Amino acid sequence: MESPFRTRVKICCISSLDEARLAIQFGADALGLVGRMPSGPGVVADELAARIVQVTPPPISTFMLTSETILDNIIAHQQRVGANTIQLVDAVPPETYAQLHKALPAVKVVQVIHVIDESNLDEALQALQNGVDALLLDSGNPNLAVKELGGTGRVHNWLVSRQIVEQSSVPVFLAGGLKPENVRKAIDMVRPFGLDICSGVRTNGKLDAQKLEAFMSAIK
Ligand SMILES: O=C(O)c1ccccc1NCC(=O)[C@H](O)[C@H](O)COP(=O)(O)O
Repeated sequence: MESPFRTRVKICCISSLDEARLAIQFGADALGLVGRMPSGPGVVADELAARIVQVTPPPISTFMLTSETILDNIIAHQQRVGANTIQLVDAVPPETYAQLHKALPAVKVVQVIHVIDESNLDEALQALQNGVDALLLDSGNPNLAVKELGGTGRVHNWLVSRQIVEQSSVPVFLAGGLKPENVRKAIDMVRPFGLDICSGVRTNGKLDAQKLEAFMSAIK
């Protein structure tokens, strides 16, 4: 049976004011702004990210993606950009979520779990216990010499993601290789609260209105 609930959409790798406007026009619930990363195509300078945050109207959320893992550096990054949500793309010490909530009470914290195998279920449950506000399941590989922390265009094992969704007490976003052609199947298999997409709605690195429309239509 069709679900009566709307799946939320975060359009990631926003790299200009025009891309932000386009994503919002097509119904994005959230925009993703990628900070400095060890690898990946979607990085935007902090100054431009801050400008995009300033012009983003309510109720659209702004996610600042950070590869920082040290508390003071994460806070400094948030203060440069001003986003209302911090997306941690790498593993952080367990006490970090509580420390961030104390320092930045109005800011939500999302932990990315790079789904490689079933051990990631424990990692997700640990983040829940430590007080994270939401999870985002992606397809990077933080174990490589040059870490891959997102924007891979690859899908991962959705059966593991489904288990994480079933056991999570907070909203879970699904990311990694989503596109108009596979997103319906992803929703049916994983049943996430939200979706996150970067490369699947782009052509030659630019946000593509036709692909955005096809993606949004596929999830209705
Ligand atoms: O896009 C990047 O360069 C990037 C690098 C490191 C971490 C995150 C990055 N992108 C942001 C995202 O969270 C993507 O939306 C997510 O990884 C899904 O990407 P894709 O598989 O291309 O849809």
